[in-house]
Amino acid sequence: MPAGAEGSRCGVVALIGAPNAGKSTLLNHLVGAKVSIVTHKVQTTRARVRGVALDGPAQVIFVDTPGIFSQAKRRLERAMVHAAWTSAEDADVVVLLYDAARKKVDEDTLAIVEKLKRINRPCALALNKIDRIRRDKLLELAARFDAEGVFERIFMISAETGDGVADLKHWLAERMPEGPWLYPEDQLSDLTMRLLAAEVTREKLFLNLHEELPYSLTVETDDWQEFDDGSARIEQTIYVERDAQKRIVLGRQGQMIRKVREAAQRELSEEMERPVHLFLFVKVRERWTDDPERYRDWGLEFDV
Ligand SMILES: Nc1nc2c(ncn2[C@@H]2O[C@H](COP(=O)(O)OP(=O)(O)OP(=O)(O)O)[C@@H](O)[C@H]2O)c(=O)[nH]1
Repeated sequence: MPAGAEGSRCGVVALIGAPNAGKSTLLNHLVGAKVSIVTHKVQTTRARVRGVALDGPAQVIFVDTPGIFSQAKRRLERAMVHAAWTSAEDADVVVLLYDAARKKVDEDTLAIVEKLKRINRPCALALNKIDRIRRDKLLELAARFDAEGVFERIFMISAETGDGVADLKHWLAERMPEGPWLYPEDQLSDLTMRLLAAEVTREKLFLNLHEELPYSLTVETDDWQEFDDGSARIEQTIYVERDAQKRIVLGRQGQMIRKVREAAQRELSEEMERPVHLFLFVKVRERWTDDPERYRDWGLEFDV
């Protein structure tokens, strides 16, 4: 269906939920492409990544929000939480994604439910990870959330296997307001290529570094050149907060950075379907997490 055709629908869905609920995995499944990084660690999503899914006459724009968590102390964390709620208030429909495999409903989730009551947007609940929970427990959980009276529908899904995801997408598509499509048909994400490329490298750092270090670094794409032979040259800087962290990122005789670079370069070449030459630099910038300039590109507001 061409954009603007009669009967077309278009709207925004905010995906919210606690860190690690599976938002990025779900988004990737809905959109059918890897647009948001997925790792086993929490809080990996910082950017307000959008994915665009098509379902019949509808174009559904998904906003994958940073995880909402209550203990937001650092400035960056507060900005992330603020961004998540702003997305929710602006959306046509809000989907709260909940990790059904959790032992019990936590305080953070209850606080999110209370806030949803106040923002007054149409809401759905998606109980995720049903591949990991017994049916009777799942029904109990659904009844527990249903009693809150906030959710128009409760879906049971597995973002990992795709179970139930098409139903959710179809229901959302029907809830989108009538109007022309905002994005060209083949566009999956409005993340700039530079940001997306930085996210790929950050994901590899997450996968290769242990403990808390990945939270103390950020990646920026500084230079991007495309050549006539179809190849691309990308330069990125990894910012860390301390010298000791820089040594860990580099690894003994540069082994760690080499491994990260090779993995990121391979994935970028595959995703962009062209040879990519990736160059990585590591710089120390103390307190970068308190520097608004460092996360301007992520669509976050800093005066919070
Ligand atoms: N078994 C199972 N695992 C899942 C499912 N969905 C997501 N996961 C896993 O849960 C972890 C967290 O998933 P993400 O998609 O990164 O979660 P997120 O909500 O985007 O996390 P943040 O970016 O930290 O807010 C990953 O290890 C996923 O593979 C599911 O349906 N079943």
